[in-house]
Amino acid sequence: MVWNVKDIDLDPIDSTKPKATKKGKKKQPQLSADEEAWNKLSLGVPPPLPETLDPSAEGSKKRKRTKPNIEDVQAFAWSEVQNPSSLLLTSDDAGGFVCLEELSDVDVEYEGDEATGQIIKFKKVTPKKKSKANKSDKKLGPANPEKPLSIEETKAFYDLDTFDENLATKQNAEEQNAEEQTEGDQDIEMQDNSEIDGQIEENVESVSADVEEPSEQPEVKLSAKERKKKEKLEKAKEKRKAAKEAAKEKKQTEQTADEQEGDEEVKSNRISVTEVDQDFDTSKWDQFKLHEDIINGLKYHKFGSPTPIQEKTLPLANEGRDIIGAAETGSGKTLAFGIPIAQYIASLENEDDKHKLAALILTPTRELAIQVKNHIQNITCFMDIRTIAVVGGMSAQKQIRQLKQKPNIIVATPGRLWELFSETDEHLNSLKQIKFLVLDEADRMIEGGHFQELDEILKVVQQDRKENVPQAEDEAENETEAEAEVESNIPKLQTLVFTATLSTSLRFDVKKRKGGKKSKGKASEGTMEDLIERLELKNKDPAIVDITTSTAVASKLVEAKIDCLNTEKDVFLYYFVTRYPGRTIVFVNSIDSIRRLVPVSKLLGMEVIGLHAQMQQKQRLKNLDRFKANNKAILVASDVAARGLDIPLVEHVIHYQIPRSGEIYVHRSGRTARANQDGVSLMLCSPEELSLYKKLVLKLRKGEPYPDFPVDYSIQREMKKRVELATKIDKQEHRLQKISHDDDWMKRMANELDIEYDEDEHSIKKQKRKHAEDDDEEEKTKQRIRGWKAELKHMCAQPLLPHGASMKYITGSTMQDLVQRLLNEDRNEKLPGSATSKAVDDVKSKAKNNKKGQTA
Ligand SMILES: Nc1ncnc2c1ncn2[C@@H]1O[C@H](COP(=O)(O)OP(=O)(O)OP(=O)(O)O)[C@@H](O)[C@H]1O
Repeated sequence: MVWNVKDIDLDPIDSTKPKATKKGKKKQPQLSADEEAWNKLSLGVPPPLPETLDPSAEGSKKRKRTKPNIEDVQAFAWSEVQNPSSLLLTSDDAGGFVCLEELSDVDVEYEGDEATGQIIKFKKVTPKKKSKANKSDKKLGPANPEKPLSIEETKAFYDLDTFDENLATKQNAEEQNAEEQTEGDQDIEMQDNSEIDGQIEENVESVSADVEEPSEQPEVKLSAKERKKKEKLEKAKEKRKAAKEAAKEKKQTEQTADEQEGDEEVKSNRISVTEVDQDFDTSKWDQFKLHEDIINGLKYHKFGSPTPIQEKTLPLANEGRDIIGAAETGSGKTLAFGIPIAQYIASLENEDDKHKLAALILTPTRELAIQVKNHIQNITCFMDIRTIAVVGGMSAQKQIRQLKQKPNIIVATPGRLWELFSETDEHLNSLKQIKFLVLDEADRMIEGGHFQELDEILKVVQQDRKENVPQAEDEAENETEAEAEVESNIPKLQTLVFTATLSTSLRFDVKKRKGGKKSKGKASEGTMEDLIERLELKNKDPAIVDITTSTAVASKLVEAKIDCLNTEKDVFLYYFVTRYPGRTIVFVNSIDSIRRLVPVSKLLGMEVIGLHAQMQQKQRLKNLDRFKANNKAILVASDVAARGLDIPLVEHVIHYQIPRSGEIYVHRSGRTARANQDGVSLMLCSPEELSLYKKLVLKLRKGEPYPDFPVDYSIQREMKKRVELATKIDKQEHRLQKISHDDDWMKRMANELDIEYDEDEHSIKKQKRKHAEDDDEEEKTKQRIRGWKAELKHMCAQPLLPHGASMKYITGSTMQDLVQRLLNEDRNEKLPGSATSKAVDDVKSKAKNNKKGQTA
C-alpha cells in the first residue's frame, strides 16, 4: 500500500524552509504549476501529532519505529497519490514530511532515484515483521508514554521511548561532568549527586539483570539500540565512579596541598639565618629573654633597641597581664603586641598547640590589617608561624583555604572575620581557645557603632573562659588556675588594646576600675568605656601604658597652617607640592573632593593618586603600592588612610579640609614623622572652618595657635592662572562625561530590562540638545577643551618666576635678589627663583625668626 499525505510545512522543491522574519511570519514561496497540482492531489489535513513525535529526526532509508500506535496513524485522512515526475525529493526532503516516519507502525521507503523521480512510500508495518524483543511488546501492549512503564515492561522494552528524558539530561550532564573531572580542568565541587547515581545505577542494573542473571529472568535479546544504551549507561556509571574517586583523591591532595602551600608560604617567608648580621647589637632586647628566632628577626630588620611603648609593654605582656596601651603614631605599637604573641608561640612545646590559632588581631581597616600581618611576618621570618589576613574586599575563597592551613595568627577586620567564622563550628571553636585578643586602633573600632560583628566576635572569644578574678588576689588561687588551664588545654585569654589616642574619659574610667569598682550603671554604647566593659578583661586591673604627650602627635612632627579662602585651597596645594616635592598625603573630608582634586591635579602635571573607601579593594591596594613606589607621589585620600598606615618616608601631610576631631587630626598627621623621622603636618584653613580649628587648638595645643606656614606669594599669581584653567577644563570634561555616562546607564538599563532604547526619545544628550545648533555645541566644547589643554600644557612647561620677573630681562626684575636666586646652585627646576629648602626646615626657621623677633 502506498501512502501519501499533504505537505504541511515544506516547500517540496526547495527543502530549505523559508526563514521566519523578525516578526515571526514566514515568506510564502511562489509555487510552480506542478507544485500546485501536487498540493491539490494531497487530501486531508492530518490531526495534531502526538507530543512524543520528534520532528527533528533525520531522514533515513529505513526509518525507525516510534510511538504512537496505529490508531493514531489511522486517524489521518490518507489518500493514495503518485508523486509527480517533476517533483524530485531527496531523502532530506522526506525528513520534512511531518515526521510520519516517526510514527509507530509506519515505515518510510523511497523508490527510484533523483534521475527517475523518487516515490515516497509510507508503509503500515505488519506485526510479522516485529523482532523477538518486540513480541513481548505486543504481548504487553504498546507503551503508553504518559504512564511510566512497570519494571517488567522496562526490562523487556528498554529503549529511547521508555527512557526518562529528565534522567537522560541529568545523566548527560553527569557524563560531561565526569569527563571534566577526570580531565582535571575544573575544581571539583562535591555536589550531592546521589539521586542521579541511584537512578543511573538502577537503570544499569535493570538492564544488566536481563543479561547477567538469565536464570532468574526470561531470556531477553537486546536490540542494538538497547545494547548501545546499556553500554552508555555502564560507561556513565564507570565514569561517575572514576570521577567520585578522582574527586576524593583531589580533595585529599588539595588538603595536603593546602597544608603544603601553607608550609611553603612559611618557608618562603623564612630567610636564611646566614643572612643575618650576627654582629648587629640587640643587647637592649636581652632583658625580655626573647626566643632566638625573634632576636634574629630583630637583627635582620635592624631594630637595635625597643621603642618606649615596646619597652614598657613587653614585660607586662610576658607576665600575662591585660594591657591598654597608648603611644604616639609610628611609635612601634604593632611589635608591642606582635613580639609577645611570637614569644608565646615559640614557647609552645606540644605539637598540637603549635598548629592552633593562638592570636586574633582586629583592626578597623583592611589596609591596616594587611600591614600588621606583613609586619608580624617580617619579625617572625625565622619561625614556623603562620600569619594570615582575613579582610573584606578580597577573595573569600582564598581566605577560606588559608584558614584550613591552621594559621597561628589571624589579623582581621571584624566584618569579614565574622562572615567566615560564623559559618562553621570548627572556626568558632578555634576562637574560643585563642590566647591573645588584640584590638588595634581600638577607639576607631567602636566609632559610630560600625562594628556589630565585633560584639559577636567578643562574645565567642570570651565564651567558656574562666570567671575573671583579680590578679594576685591569692597566689594559691593563681596556681590552681594554672593547673586548670593545663587540664582544660584552653589558655587564659590575654587582651591587649592599643591606640594612639587614648581619650581622657577612658583614662578616668579605667582608673576607677583599678580600685576594683565597677562604673555605675551601664556604660553608654559605642564609647571606649563600653568597649572595655564588654572586653571582660581577664584581670580586672589591666595594665595601662599611656605614653602619649599632651599634644598627642609624634615628637618630631612639625605643624603649621595656611589661612586661605576655600577657593584658594587648590592654588596653595599646587604651590606647596611644587615648591616642596616629596611623598605627600592630602587628606580631604569627602569622597567628592577626591573625585575633583585628582583630575585637576593631574591636569596640572602632579603625580597624584586617589584613595577612598568606595574604591574596589584591589584598586585601593594597588594605589597604595603605587604611592609607596614613587617618592614624589601625592596621595589624595579620605580618612580611610588616616589610621595605622605605615608608609615609609611620607614627608608631608596636608589637611585640605580641617579634620572633624582631634583624634582624626592626630592619626592623619601620624602618617608622617614616623619612627623618629621628620615630617610636616599642614592645615589649609578657610574662614568657614575656624570653629573646628579653634577646637583643635584648645584640645591639642592648650590654646596656642598653629604657626603660619611661610609662603612665597610672588609666584602665586602665575599659579592661580594655571589652577583656574585646569579647573575650567575639568568642569567641562565632567559635564560631557556625565551626560554620556547617564546615557550609557540608560542604554544598559533598557537592555537589561529588554526595553527598546530609542536614542531620539531617551537620550539625555539629545534631549539637552533641543536645537540643531546645540548639536554643534558639544563638538565646540570638545574643541575648546583641546585648546585649553594645549594652553595649560604650554603654561606648565614654563618655569614659575616671581610675579613681575622675566627670564629675558632678569636684571629688570622687580625682585631685587632674583639674579642671586637664579645663580644659586641648588636652584629648583620648576621654580628657578626659589630655594630648595625642605618644608620642615622652612617652618622651623620661621619659628626661630619669630622667637628672635619676639625677644628683640
Ligand atoms: N624597635 C624598633 N626599632 C626601629 N623601628 C621600629 C621598631 N619597632 C617598630 N619600628 C618601625 O616603626 C614604624 C612604625 O611602627 P608601627 O606601624 O608599629 O607604629 P604604630 O605605633 O602602630 O603607628 P600607628 O599609631 O600610626 O598605627 C614601622 O615602620 C616599624 O617597622
